[in-house]
Amino acid sequence: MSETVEVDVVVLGAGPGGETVGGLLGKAGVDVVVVEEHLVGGECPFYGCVPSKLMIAGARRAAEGSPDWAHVAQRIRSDATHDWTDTPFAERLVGHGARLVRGRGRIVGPRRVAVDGTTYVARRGVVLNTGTRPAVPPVEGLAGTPFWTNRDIVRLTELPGSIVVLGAGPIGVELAQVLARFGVAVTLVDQAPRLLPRDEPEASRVLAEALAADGVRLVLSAGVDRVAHADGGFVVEVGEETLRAERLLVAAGRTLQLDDLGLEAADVVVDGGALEVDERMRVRAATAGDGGGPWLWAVGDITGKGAFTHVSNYQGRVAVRDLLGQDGPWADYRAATRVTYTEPEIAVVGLTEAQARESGAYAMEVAVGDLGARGWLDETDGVVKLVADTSQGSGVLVGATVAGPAAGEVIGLLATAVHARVPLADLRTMHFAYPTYHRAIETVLWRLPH
Ligand SMILES: Cc1cc2nc3c(=O)[nH]c(=O)nc-3n(C[C@H](O)[C@H](O)[C@H](O)COP(=O)(O)OP(=O)(O)OC[C@H]3O[C@@H](n4cnc5c(N)ncnc54)[C@H](O)[C@@H]3O)c2cc1C
Ligand SMILES: NC(=O)c1ccc[n+]([C@@H]2O[C@H](COP(=O)([O-])OP(=O)(O)OC[C@H]3O[C@@H](n4cnc5c(N)ncnc54)[C@H](O)[C@@H]3O)[C@@H](O)[C@H]2O)c1
Repeated sequence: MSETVEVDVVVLGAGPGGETVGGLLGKAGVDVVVVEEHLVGGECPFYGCVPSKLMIAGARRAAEGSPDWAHVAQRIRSDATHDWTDTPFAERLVGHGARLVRGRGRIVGPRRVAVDGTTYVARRGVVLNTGTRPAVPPVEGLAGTPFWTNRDIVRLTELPGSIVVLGAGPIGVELAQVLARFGVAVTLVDQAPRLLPRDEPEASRVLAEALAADGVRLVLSAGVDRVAHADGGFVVEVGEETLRAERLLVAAGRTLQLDDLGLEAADVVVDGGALEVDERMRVRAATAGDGGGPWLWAVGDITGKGAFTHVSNYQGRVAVRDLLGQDGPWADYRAATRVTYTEPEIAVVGLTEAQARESGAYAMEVAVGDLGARGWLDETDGVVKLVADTSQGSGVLVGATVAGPAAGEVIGLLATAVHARVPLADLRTMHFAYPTYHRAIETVLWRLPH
């Protein structure tokens, strides 16, 4: 017989956002249960950001002539993932006052989550943070082969001689560069005509040159038609070409883990895409019908607002404010940032030129420049691109991209400008130390109409 337990809040999935919600609510004295079926912390610390950035740090040393994959593998296993166990994460969560329930959760009605034989009834509400898993594209032959995803590559103790990387999004480009720098023969394939197709084309060009210099072979504008595995190797057919490699890494996007969650039991209609949420992270499609008000929140990758750890954490804090009855501030993505940690880094805040044009809402101006004196000194190629809305006053930035060394740090200045709507006239009259990378922004600011 199933047991029923009343609590204030149930958090379903403990990725970065779920952990944030559980921890903050626990500290606030709320009776919160966090349900996790695998590892507290989710994809980022165990299979995503942290191991991939450890590989990138190792690849930097490899580029300087001291490749040591064993050291990278050991840091991932011992220091970062504790052999893929989550004790420190779980202890921190419980230390904050949350209750951790291990197992797979399912929604069995509004405010109701079942885990094994127990149904938790959440007086205030349920917060979903179920995240994603690697997508497997519908390519003929692929499903039956022993292809790798990010979840396999982070566990490697020995590298293959050759690999085809399918997908040139952030995962594909970061890992392609890492593997090439450790001496693996890498072919990077994407159906899109350029790397990082969501980002500015100027950034894609700089990155393509850098990857080519690292020895990565690029096969773009080419969907994979067929995959086969025989005699210890992969055969990947891409248009007219037949690629052969020891291994295949699939980095072709993510599948949202909204299937088999029981949302239909609570009349929440999901159309295969992300869960639509309002600025308080309430799921728009969820109506309890019991007069008890909103009952379902969602944070993280499943909301489609940017599949990044910092977005998931940010949304977690927003949802907590709403659950605690506070009056905001609510979610605002105008100045959301993202960084792809290749060398050069590709950093973006706000809108790209294409997104600003699509929105049609701006008197838009765009300016582009290189890395200026510092780029010349370091013999480094790169780009700064600014997207401005000039409909009022001297105008404000609504987006920017920086490709170059430390671009992830340089973008901080531009993120402040977008976030705080700093007038272009004020930005132009700042001091920019010579010869820094961020000084390149000054030249591009003067290229905007003034
Ligand atoms: C290789 C790689 C590199 C990345 N690098 C970066 C980076 O540098 N910077 C960055 O910001 N982002 C990066 N990301 C993205 C980042 O990992 C995610 O955006 C981040 O983990 C946030 O995800 P989330 O909060 O939606 O949940 P996730 O991290 O996906 O976690 C969801 C959790 O829910 C659990 N769960 C799911 N369903 C159930 C259920 N029914 N019952 C119980 N538990 C359930 C899962 O077990 C999991 O632990 C990277 C991702 C990958 C794959
Ligand atoms: N540094 C970071 O912050 C970082 C790093 C890695 C991942 N992430 C997050 O994880 C998300 C997922 O990353 P991703 O790189 O897997 O996904 P993605 O969706 O960004 O890129 C997938 C790529 O695969 C290509 N593709 C898909 N099917 C294909 C096919 N059949 N043939 C050829 N190409 C195909 C697509 O054109 C696309 O360019 C990212 O969008 C990002 O939000 C962030």
